[in-house]
Amino acid sequence: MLLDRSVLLTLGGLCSTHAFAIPPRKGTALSKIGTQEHLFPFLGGAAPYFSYPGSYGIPIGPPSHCELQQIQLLARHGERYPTKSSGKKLMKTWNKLKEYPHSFNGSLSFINDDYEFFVRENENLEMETSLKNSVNALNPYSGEMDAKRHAQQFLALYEGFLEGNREFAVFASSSERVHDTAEFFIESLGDKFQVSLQVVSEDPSAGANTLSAGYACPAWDPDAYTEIIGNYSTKYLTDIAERLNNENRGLNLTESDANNLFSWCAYELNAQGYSDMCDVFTMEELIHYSYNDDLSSYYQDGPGYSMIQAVGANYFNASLKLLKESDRLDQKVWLSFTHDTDILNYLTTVGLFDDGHKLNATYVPFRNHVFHKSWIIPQGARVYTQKFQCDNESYVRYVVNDAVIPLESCSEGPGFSCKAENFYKYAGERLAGQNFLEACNTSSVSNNTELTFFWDWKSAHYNASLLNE
Ligand SMILES: Cc1ncc(C[n+]2csc(CCOP(=O)(O)OP(=O)(O)O)c2C)c(N)n1
Repeated sequence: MLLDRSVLLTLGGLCSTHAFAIPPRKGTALSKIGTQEHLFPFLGGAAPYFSYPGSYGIPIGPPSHCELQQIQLLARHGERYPTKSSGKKLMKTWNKLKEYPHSFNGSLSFINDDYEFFVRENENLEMETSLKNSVNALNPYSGEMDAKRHAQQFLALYEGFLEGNREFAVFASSSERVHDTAEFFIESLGDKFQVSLQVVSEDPSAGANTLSAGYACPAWDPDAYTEIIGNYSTKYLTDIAERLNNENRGLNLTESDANNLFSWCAYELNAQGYSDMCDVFTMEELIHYSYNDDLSSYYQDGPGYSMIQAVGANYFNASLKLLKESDRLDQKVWLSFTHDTDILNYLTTVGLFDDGHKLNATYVPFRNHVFHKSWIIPQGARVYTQKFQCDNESYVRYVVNDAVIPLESCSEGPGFSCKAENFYKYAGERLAGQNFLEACNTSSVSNNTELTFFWDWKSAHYNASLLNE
C-alpha cells in the first residue's frame, strides 16, 4: 500500500507516542480515506465540507483595485456525530444488522470483518467531531480540523484587511457543537487577535435576539408540504432494501432502514474519514436520495414554504443594518456560527438560490435546478457577505462555500458585485412585508422583538448555557 507523505508523517508522529495505537487491520481502511469525496454532494448536507461545485470561477478575494469595508460570515458548525434522534434510528438499523446470524454477502460483507459501529459512545451524539472523539485518529474530516483550516483560509484571504482589524467579537448560537466550532476557529486565528466569543441563546425565549430564528418560530410546521414531498417515489429505497435482503437471506431491511444507511454513510465519514456503508449505493440511488433531500428542505426551510422568507428576515435585516453602518461601526469583521436551517432560511430571504421554478416531486430536474441543499449547507458551510469600495463607490456580494454567487439581477460591479445602493434597494424589496414576529407567532414564546446582540454585546455580555441540540 502506498501512503502519501502527510499520512506517513502523521503516522510517524503517532507511532512514537502510541506505538500500538493503530491496529494493523486499519491499514487497509486508511487507504480509503480521501477516496469518497465525490459522494459528498449526494449526502444531503450531512457529509463533510466541500466547496460549492457550481463555482462560476470568479476569484473570491476582493477585486484588485478595491478596498474591503466590511466582512460578514454566517457559518454552520463543522462535521458532527448524528443528532440524538437520528442516532436512535441508526441504532435500530445497526441492531438488525448486528443480530443477523449469518455472514453477510455482497456490499454488506465489510461487517463480517469485525466491524464496529462508528458511534462508540452515546455522549458523542450531537457533538462536533474532533481529534479527540474521532473514531480514527487520522480522520481528515473532523469538525475541529475543518474549523481550524477555515480560519487559516480566512486569514490568508483577508490578510491585509485583518491587519487593521484584530479585535472583534465572534457570535455563536448556544448549541454546543456550534460553540465548539467557533472556539476552534478562534483558536486557529492565533494570539495576534483579541476575540471575544459571545454565546447567543438559541432557546425559543430568545425570540428575535437570536442566530437561530427557527427555534423561536412556533408557527413553523414541518408538515405544511408533506403532500408534495411525499409524492416523490421512494422506489430507490425499496430497491436498496430488496437488493440487500436478496443477497442476505432472512435479512429484513425496510425502506426506512435503507434511508438510514445514507446518513450512516455520511456521519461515519464525519467521524472516521471513510465509510464502507457508502459503497452500498449505486450513483443513481445517491442522486435520488440527494434530490429527495433537496425537495424536503426546499418545502420545509427554503423557497417552497412562503413563511421562510419572513423567518430569514430576522438575520437578513440585521446583516443589512450592519452593511449600511459599516463606516460608523468600529468593528468591521462580523463572524457568526449557527445551524444549517438558519442559514438556509436567511439565504431564502436573500433569494440567492431561488430561480422561481418550484421543485417538483415527479422527476429529478437536471437543467433547471439551482437548489442543491448539500451544495449550500454542507457541514462547515460558510456564507460571506463582502462589502468593498472601488473608486469611491461601494459594492456588495456573496461568497458561498468558496464560490462567488452573484445576485442574478445585480452583478454589474467589479467581481460581479452589486453597487451598494442597488443592493439596498434589492434587499428592501426582498424584505418588504416580511414580518418574522408575526409569521412565527414569536410573541407566544418570547418578549424579545429585535436582534440586538451585534450592537449591545459589549454591555450585555452574551454567555448563554450550552445546549446539547
Ligand atoms: C423555520 C424553522 N423553524 C423550526 C425548525 C425546527 N428545527 C429543526 S432542526 C433545527 C436546527 C438544528 O438543526 P440540525 O438539523 O440539527 O442542524 P445542524 O445543527 O446539523 O446544522 C430547527 C430550528 C426548522 N427546521 N425551521
